[in-house]
Amino acid sequence: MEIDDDVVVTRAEITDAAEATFADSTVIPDRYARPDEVGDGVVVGGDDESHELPLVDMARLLDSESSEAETAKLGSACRHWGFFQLTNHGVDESVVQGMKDSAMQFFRLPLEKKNALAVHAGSLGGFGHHFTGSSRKLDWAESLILATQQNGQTSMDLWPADPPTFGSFFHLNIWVFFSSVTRPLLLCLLRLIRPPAYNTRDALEKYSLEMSGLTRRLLGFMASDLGVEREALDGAFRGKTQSVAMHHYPPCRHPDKVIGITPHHDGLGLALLLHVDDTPGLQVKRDGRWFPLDPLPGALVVNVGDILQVLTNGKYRSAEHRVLVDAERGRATVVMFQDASVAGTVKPLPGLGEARYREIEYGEYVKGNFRGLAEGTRFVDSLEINIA
Ligand SMILES: O=C(O)CCC(=O)C(=O)O
Ligand SMILES: [Fe+2]
Repeated sequence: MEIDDDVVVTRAEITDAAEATFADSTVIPDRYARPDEVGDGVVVGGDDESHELPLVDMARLLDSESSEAETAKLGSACRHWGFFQLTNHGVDESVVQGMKDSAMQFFRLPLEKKNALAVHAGSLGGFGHHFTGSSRKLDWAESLILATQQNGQTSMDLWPADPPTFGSFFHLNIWVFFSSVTRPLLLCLLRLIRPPAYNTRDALEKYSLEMSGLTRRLLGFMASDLGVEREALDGAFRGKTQSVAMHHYPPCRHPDKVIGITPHHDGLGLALLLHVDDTPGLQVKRDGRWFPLDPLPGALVVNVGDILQVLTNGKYRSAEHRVLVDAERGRATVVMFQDASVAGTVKPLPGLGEARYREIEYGEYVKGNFRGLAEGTRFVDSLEINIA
């Protein structure tokens, strides 16, 4: 994911000092301290059920009896929230588990191993953390961002292929004490106690393909809701880049002073988020207030990105969101971003009324979007056409 030199990418390498700060959070260094930002805006909560983010059930979307009603629910979630939790998504359970295991295994690696994939200047991809443009405050998180599909092909070359669960046994060289007969028996026993580790590259490849399939199914129902040609919406996403962001938010003794991820809008088409554990932290902004998302076991979180907002001529909204951290529990997530464009441009699809966004060449959109993120502005707003 290399980008042009004139684009400001606000990601930094995770240093030994950063790791020590995450490990002992009694004192929060200045670079992470942003209590005013944490306290900025009302957080909705309590027993009022109306604060809960919408749920959409894929099984009901697929069932001809309930499909129409559920498609309307999906449409309403995308129009009013830009976020929903997707239940009964149908993604193979073992593939989801493999992805979760791989993410955890990656974050447990020693820093020097993770830093073999460290971000470097001018690149968005790699292992590191974000900092905000003007204040240069760092997020309380470590993240690995890499492309998983490019030009319609999976693109896993950069991924670690071998985090072996049994590595420690081999390193201890205890195997020499067992004969060639007892060795396989012992291995079988170990596998019963602890199943074999997933090969990260393999797990991610399977997960990436499942997410592409799920995106296509969701787009079909979105097209019905919008009343646009299925092929037009699908074609905007087909064969485009898919990238993954794996995030780990360490616990912090002062959760009111640090931010896991700065408030932002996702710049791409669609994002599908998997909670690796059940720690909450994600908050979505609606009507000026923050709504905490309560992760539903087994569900995926889906959100509309800025490009989908433009494609739908503003009918679907891309919502601002942020992550706050927990005092006791760490949190990990895996987010798949699906990119989209129409013949090398970003513009509204036909059939959705008078265009409310001006058309822009895709490369220019990407640059503008990064500039906006670095400056704390929203690039997509600058594309809006004022309709009298
Ligand atoms: O980890 C999360 O809950 C949110 C991550 C996110 O917003 C992003 O990667 O853009
Ligand atoms: Fe995001």
